[in-house]
Amino acid sequence: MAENNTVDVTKRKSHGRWLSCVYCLLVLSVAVAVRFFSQPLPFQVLQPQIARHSSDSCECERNQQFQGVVKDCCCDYGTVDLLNKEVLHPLLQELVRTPFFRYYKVKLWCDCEFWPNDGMCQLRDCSVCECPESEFPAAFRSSGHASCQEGTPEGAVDRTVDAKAFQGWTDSDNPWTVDDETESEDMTYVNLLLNPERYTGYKGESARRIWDAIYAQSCFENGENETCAERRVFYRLISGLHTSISTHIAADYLVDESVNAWGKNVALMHERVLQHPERVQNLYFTYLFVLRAVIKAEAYLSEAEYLTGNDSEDNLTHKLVAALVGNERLRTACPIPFDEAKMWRGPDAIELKEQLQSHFRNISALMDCVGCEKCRLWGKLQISGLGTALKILFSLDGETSAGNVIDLQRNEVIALMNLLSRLSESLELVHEMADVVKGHNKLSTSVDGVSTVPNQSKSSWWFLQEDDKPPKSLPSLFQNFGF
Ligand SMILES: Cc1cc2nc3c(=O)[nH]c(=O)nc-3n(C[C@H](O)[C@H](O)[C@H](O)COP(=O)(O)OP(=O)(O)OC[C@H]3O[C@@H](n4cnc5c(N)ncnc54)[C@H](O)[C@@H]3O)c2cc1C
Repeated sequence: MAENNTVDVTKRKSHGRWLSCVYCLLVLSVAVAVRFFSQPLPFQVLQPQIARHSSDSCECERNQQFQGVVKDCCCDYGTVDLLNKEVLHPLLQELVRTPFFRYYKVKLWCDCEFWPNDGMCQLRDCSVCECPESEFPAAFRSSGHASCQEGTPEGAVDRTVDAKAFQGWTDSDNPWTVDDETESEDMTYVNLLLNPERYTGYKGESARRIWDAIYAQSCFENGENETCAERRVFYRLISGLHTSISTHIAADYLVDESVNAWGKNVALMHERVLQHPERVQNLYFTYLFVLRAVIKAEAYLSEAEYLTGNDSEDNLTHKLVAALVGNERLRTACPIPFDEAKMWRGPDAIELKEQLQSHFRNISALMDCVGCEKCRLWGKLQISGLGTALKILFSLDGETSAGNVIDLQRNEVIALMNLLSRLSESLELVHEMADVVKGHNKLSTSVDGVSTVPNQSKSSWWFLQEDDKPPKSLPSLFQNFGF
C-alpha cells in the first residue's frame, strides 16, 4: 500500500512537473509572441511577395505603427523593394540618361534673400562642371551659344530654341515653389550626368543653417509625432529627401583627396541614415509620394512630347516614360502608393493648405542660400521635383482623366523624374550598404582604421575614421531594421 502510495506520489510529482513544464512553455510562448508583435519591424517583409490588392483594400491608418505597410502610405516595404529593384530603378536609371532628362535648366546664381551668401564650399567637386557642347541635343546647339554652366551665372538660354525643342510644354506657375525661372536671363543648362550628386565637402555652419531653417518652419514642430496628417506629411517629405541626400553623400564619398579616390563611406551611412530607422521610413514615404504623383500624371506624361532633335533617343525617352507610368506590375502591386484623397478634409483645410504652401515656397527660396554650387543644383532640382509632386497631387481634384488638366513645365517634369530616380537609387543604396555593414566582419582592416573590401567591381567600400566613427556594434545596428 505504502509502496503503492509512494508510486502514486512519484507519479503525481512527475505529472505535476510535466504540467508545470507545459505551463512554463505556454507562458514563455505568450511572452515571446507579445514581444514579437509589439516590436516595430521596419523591414519585416524581407522575402517580399508582390501583394495583390485593390485600391479598396488600401488602408492608410493614421496612427498605424510599423507593421509592413509604409506609414501614411498604401504599400508594404517588401513590395516597394521588389518593385523598385526589378522595375522602377532600372527604368529610371535609363530614363535620366536620355538627352531630354539629363539637361536641367537652372539659375545657379546664389541669390539668398534670407542672409548674405557665406560660400562655404571647400572642394573643386562643389562646383558645377562644364560639359562639352557636343553633348547637347542638336536643337540646343543651333542657337550657336548654348553652353553648360561653369560656376558662373552667364550661361544664357536661347528661348526660341528652347520652345522649338520642347513643343507642347507650358510655362504655368506652381503655387508650391518660387519659380522665377521661366523669365530669368541667368538660366543655364546643366548636364546632370556630369554633375552627380555626391560628397562635396559642404558642411558646418552654412549647411546646418539651411537644414535648421528648413526644419524650423512652423509646420515641422512635432516632426514624426505630428497628429495633423498634412503637417506630418510635409515633415516626412523633407526628412525623406534629407535621408536621400545623406545617402548619396555616403555612397559617393571622397575618401582620399590626395589621389582623388572615391568610394562608399559606410560609417557615415550608419551615422546619418541607418541608425535612424525613422529616417529610412521617411525615405520610403517620400519615394511613394513622388511615385504616386508620377502615376497620377500618367495621361499627361505619356502624351507629352520629349523632343530634343534626336529621333531615336526621343523615341526611347517616350517608350521609357510610357513603360514607367503605365507599368502593369506597379499598377497591380501598388496601385495607389499614397492616397492624397485623404488629405485636406478638416474644417481649416483651405487655410492649412495656404500655410503649408507658403512654408514650402520658403524652403524653395532657401535653396538660393545653399553655399555650394553643386549642392544648390541638386537641392533646387529636388525641391522643384517635390513641388511638382505637390502640384500634381494637391492642385487637382481626383484623377487627371476626369476632366482636370495638368499643366507642367518641361523643367518640372525633368525635376520630378530625376527626383524619383534619386530616391529610387537611395532605396537600393540603403540595402546595398546595409549588406556591407552586415558583412563587416569579413572585411580586411588596414592601417589608419580604414577598411575596404578588396576586388569590388563597382567601387571600393570604405569605413573612415576621421570625424566619422565606424559603428561600435555592427550587429546591433541591424537589429533595428530586422535586416
Ligand atoms: C539642400 C542641401 C543640399 C545638399 N547637398 C549636398 C551634396 O550634394 N553633397 C554634400 O556633400 N553635401 C550636401 N549638403 C550638405 C549635407 O546635407 C550636410 O549638411 C553636411 O554633410 C553636414 O552633415 P551633418 O552631419 O552636420 O548633418 P546634416 O545632414 O547637416 O543634418 C543636420 C541635422 O538635421 C537632422 N537630420 C539629419 N538627417 C535627417 C533626416 N533624414 N530627417 C530628419 N532630420 C534629420 C539631424 O538632427 C542633424 O544633426 C547639402 C545641404 C543642403 C541644405
